[in-house]
Amino acid sequence: MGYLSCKADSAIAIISTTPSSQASSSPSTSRTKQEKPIKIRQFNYSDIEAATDGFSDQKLLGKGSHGCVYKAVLRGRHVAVKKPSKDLEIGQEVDNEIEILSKIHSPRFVNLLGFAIDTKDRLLVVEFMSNGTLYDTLHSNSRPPNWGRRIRMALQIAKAVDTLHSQNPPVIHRDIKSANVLIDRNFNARLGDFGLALRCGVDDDYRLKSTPPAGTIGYLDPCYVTPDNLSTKTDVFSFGIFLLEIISGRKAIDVGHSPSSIVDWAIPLIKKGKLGAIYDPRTVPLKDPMIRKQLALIASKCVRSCRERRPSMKEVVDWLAALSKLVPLHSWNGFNNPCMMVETMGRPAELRNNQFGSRPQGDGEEILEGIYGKMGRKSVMDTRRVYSDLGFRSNLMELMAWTDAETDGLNLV
Ligand SMILES: Nc1ncnc2c1ncn2[C@@H]1O[C@H](COP(=O)(O)OP(=O)(O)OP(=O)(O)O)[C@@H](O)[C@H]1O
Repeated sequence: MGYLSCKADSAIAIISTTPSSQASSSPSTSRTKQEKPIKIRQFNYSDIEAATDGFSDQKLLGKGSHGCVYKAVLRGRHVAVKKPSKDLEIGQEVDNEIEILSKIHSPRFVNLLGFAIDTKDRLLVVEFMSNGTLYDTLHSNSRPPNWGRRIRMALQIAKAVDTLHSQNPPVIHRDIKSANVLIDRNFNARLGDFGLALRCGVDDDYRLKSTPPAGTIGYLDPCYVTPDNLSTKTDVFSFGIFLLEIISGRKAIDVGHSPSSIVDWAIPLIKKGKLGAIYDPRTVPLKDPMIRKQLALIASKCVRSCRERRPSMKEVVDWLAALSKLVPLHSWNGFNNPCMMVETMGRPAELRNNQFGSRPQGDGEEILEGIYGKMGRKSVMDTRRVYSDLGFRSNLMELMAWTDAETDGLNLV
């Protein structure tokens, strides 16, 4: 079928449900003993069309900048179907997601189950996550998760990112954010949306060198300004923003607050020792002040302006694992979670057609104005991807310059 390139060393098994596709696409015979084959199924496009009632609004789970996501049942299994918009760049993201996820599988990812193609469209079939995104859970839920749950979710995503970074060569996700963290039926956080992910560390990799910086405003590492600035520490920065979001319940960029950037707001407070001010007031405070401090410190270290001094994701995993042992999990304290979906239904109406807009147009200056609300926009900027050259870098560098000095003197116990 010529859609997935299967290298001899990969362990992919493509199972076809269409008579036309060939079982010969499977290189599973060449896999080594340790590798488990990843079964990627090629679905019949018309079967998916039927299972989504012709991509009807009733089956719509949500919209992102890349297209729409629908709920379906395929072969008795609940799945999410990603239907990208017809845009060349988006089409490349879909191919990329297939390429990355057909080689790595993890219980910490929203895994790829299969795909479908017809003459004009291609669809991705991924695992269905019945409890929505962490973004919705944190920002649209009157009963957000307790501290035990939050730390565990942060740890699960840290492990997911570490799994990517531990590949050979490492994979960099480039779009870590709460909107790309989905919550499964057991309330485990899973990392999704690998459309921007890139393999790095291959010296002669033309693709890596020619791919412009991309990510989401508010989470984007200000050091990442040219293709060769990409490193695993780019993800560490975004993870730090994500952790501040989990701690505070505040959005990465929120033009309704001043300062609107979570880094600009939280780090000076951490610096002054005003930790109580950054913790989400909707949740009963963490009892142990040492744990409060450690958690804030991990986030601060991740967003250091000097990327060499940011921790590795492995270190972050170790620190969060130690903290999570000290904070009891209890049960989810948000059983009326509006993000929870009934298996047979789409998303609650108020969460459909939500805040996710299209990519911002314009140069870095315009985008920067958007970030700081100078244009008076009230739209949520933090979930939008940016592909432009990153003209706002220097401002962010200034904002964060002091973080290095501040976190140098602080040590995790
Ligand atoms: N596997 C899934 N299971 C259940 N719901 C999902 C799944 N994937 C996505 N969704 C829902 O669809 C919405 C849109 O997802 P999508 O990945 O297209 O965009 P996004 O990541 O939120 O934004 P962007 O594309 O701008 O990064 C999500 O907010 C989520 O509510």
